[in-house]
Amino acid sequence: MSLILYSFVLVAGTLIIVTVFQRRRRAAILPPGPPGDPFIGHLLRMPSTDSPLVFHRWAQTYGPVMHLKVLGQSMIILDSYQAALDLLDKKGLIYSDRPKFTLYELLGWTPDFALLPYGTNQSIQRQMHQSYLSRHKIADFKPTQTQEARRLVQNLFESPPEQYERFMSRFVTGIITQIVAGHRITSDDDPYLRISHSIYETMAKTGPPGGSLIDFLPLLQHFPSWFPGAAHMAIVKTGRPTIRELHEYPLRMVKEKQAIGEAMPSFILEQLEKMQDGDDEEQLKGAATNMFAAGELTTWTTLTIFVLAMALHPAAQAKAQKEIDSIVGNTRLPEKLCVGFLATVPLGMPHCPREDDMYCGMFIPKGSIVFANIRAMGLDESVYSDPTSFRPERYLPQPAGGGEPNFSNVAFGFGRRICTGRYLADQSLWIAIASILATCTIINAADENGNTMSGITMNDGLISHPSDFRCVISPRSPEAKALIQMFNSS
Ligand code: HEM
Repeated sequence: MSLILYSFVLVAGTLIIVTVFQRRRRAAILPPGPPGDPFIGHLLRMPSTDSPLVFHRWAQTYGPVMHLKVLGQSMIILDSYQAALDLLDKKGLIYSDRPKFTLYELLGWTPDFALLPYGTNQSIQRQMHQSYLSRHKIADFKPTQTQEARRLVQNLFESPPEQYERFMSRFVTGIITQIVAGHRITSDDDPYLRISHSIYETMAKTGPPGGSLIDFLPLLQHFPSWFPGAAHMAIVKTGRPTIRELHEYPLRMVKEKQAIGEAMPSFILEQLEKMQDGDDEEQLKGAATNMFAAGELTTWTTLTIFVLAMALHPAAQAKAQKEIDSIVGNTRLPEKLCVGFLATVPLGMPHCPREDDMYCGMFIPKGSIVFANIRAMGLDESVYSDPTSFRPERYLPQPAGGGEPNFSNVAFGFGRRICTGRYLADQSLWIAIASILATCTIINAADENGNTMSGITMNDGLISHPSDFRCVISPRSPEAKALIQMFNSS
């Protein structure tokens, strides 16, 4: 054998051995997980409902870092706060990309930075949010939030129970619309209310990110919606026009007002005024849309959870009202409890490692879809005593309370992709909750068969919303009612 041929065989042989060895090594040390099927992996075992709770149950057997595989795509489920912190936060340089979610792109959520990989456009948009929604800057929004909260309470007093959720949603949309576009909602047929309602309907049908077969087999987008696995294409057809409208309408309206000198201060106006030749307007559209898309449903859902929790736990309601009445110590307990009680974004927004990584001897492949199971973190018995019981005082410092960690640290996600609207959401919720507690009594309501609610059930989705909402809200006293009327008429 010539020397050249000999060398070639040697190199090729070594490469094959190394590749086989590496594959075996990786397969051997991937994080544990339930057994899958050949070729399709866990496709048929993926939970169709309650995924965060099913994953949490699996984690009791397989541990806080689990590996699943669907059609060749690795998924990592982080069930503990420590694992999420170690990877998504401390190794932020590696874990700050987003996976590609074909369904969300087809729906028209581009170029929104919440879905973009870590990089230039993502950081331009994130920077726009951070400067406008900073802890310091949000003080400017208090008057708007207070005005909307008073309007909310009056609407709750005057409307039948089946309208409560609609008015709570309007409270949130009213705030975001003023902040993003300087527009105040004054009528029920406002375009922003129509757009946000239509988007909610779409998002309620899409399921969590990675919940669609189209994400794993993008080829399915070219098939009709009746084709097995392509059902979501029907939602794309109906939902996409309004999602695109949300990208165009606010900017167009602000520009029209700006041209005639009537634009009110807003996020869009400030960015337009800062814009220089060569700046890409698409980035502004993405950032503005993200405030609506990421801020409305999350804050609204958290508020509905709070109201239901108060209806279900009258003793906690009375205690919180007493604290609000006295205001001594200015505790912000009610807001903490509603952000922490049930996770609004139960599986967070998935992260994606941009390179292979090792964690506690386990191999995390580059490109995996990494979910932080936020819902599970609130159920961790090593952190929270009797985690499923409703005990808001658990978050208070000892000895008055349980001294347990404040869940809102987790509810807003991790690392370099942590929620940019967390201070705004916190402040909107605090103002709404304090206003409701100070002026309203919330009681559990019976259905047509006389049954009252016994707990809160959440539906599935990127944002999980209560599936049943029943309660009756009335003024705590004639004085409270008069006070709200007086504020709103002045
Ligand atoms: C109670 C209300 C809210 C909750 C529970 C919440 C929760 C979350 C969570 C869990 C994430 C994923 C973070 C991660 O990837 O680790 C997130 C991301 C995000 N949130 Fe929120 N959020 C809320 C309100 C808001 C508001 C009011 C806004 C803006 C006005 C907002 C804007 C965003 C954006 C833009 C992202 C993506 C950040 C990025 O990818 O870099 N959120 N949020």
